[in-house]
Amino acid sequence: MAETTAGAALLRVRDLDVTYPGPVPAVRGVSFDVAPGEILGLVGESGSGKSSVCTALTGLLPAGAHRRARAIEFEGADLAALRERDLRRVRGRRLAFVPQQPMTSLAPTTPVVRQLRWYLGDRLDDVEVRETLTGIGLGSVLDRPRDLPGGFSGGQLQRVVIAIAALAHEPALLLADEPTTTLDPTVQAQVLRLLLTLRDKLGLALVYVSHDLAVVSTICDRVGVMYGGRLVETAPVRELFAAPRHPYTRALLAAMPATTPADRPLRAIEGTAEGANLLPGCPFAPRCPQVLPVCRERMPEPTAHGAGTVRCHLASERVGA
Ligand SMILES: Nc1ncnc2c1ncn2[C@@H]1O[C@H](COP(=O)(O)OP(=O)(O)OP(=O)(O)O)[C@@H](O)[C@H]1O
Repeated sequence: MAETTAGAALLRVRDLDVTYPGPVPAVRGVSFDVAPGEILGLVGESGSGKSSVCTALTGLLPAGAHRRARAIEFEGADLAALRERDLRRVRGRRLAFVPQQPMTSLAPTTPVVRQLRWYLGDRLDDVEVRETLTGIGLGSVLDRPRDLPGGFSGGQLQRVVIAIAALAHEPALLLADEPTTTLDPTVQAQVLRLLLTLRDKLGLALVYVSHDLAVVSTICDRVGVMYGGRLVETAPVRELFAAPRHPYTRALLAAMPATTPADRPLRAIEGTAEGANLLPGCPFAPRCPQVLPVCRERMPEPTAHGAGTVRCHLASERVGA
């Protein structure tokens, strides 16, 4: 069913499941597309499965975890059957990954400039490194040739890690897992600007994982909303904000400060997502204000709405009516 973008997809994921040891599935039946140059935001509360989708696509799942999918097509090749090791080989080149914590991907006792040259040196000479980094607002890092990672701020390091991921090879897709979570809003804005610059200059596509709808609204073309391991809605960003279809998306938007008038208190979503991943029906059913008996029994198939899709029995009923 159509979790699709217009035109040929760069990445096409169908029915992705991820499990860790234990009875609770982390990701269930997730399908989506990413078009070349598109920025897809993946949002949802903590534990909804966003990071697991990324790690499953990059071959970075921990030992004991399993990925299964009907298809994971990337640039026309099916990665679904690849072993983790082979998936990691693809990741290094055409599919880049930026983790949440920048410090973990830089060697702490080697100057940042030397690490930049080491990663970028295969493709760019010194003049090109300076030109390229200056072009994306990072030229000043090169003026501190002896400084170790500990001498830079979290925001600077995060931008260095993003630059390495985007420039060391020639990725067509960058997966960024909450790259701004630990940063204050001003620095967060610099990182977001860098991602947009890279998209515009290199034509990169981006999967941007966040629990923050406000951030997603500023940079993404399309948004996928996850709850309880399921992708419950996808839509172009404007459509999602103007006419959210899934009751969980509506609750998420209602809880967002920017959409709540100053004189009205924020509406928290009642209940918790505890146990949602094990439910046979819609994972949001226990918290949904519009729940129907069928919602507790089976997960609806995706239904097309405008340029998006929603997995909600209410939406299926409206379409069927
Ligand atoms: N290494 C792991 N071992 C066991 N379970 C895990 C592991 N990583 C994630 N999980 C479980 O998988 C589910 C999905 O977690 P995941 O981190 O993918 O969600 P998320 O939406 O990215 O959350 P967050 O925003 O907190 O990063 C959760 O129930 C989580 O506890």
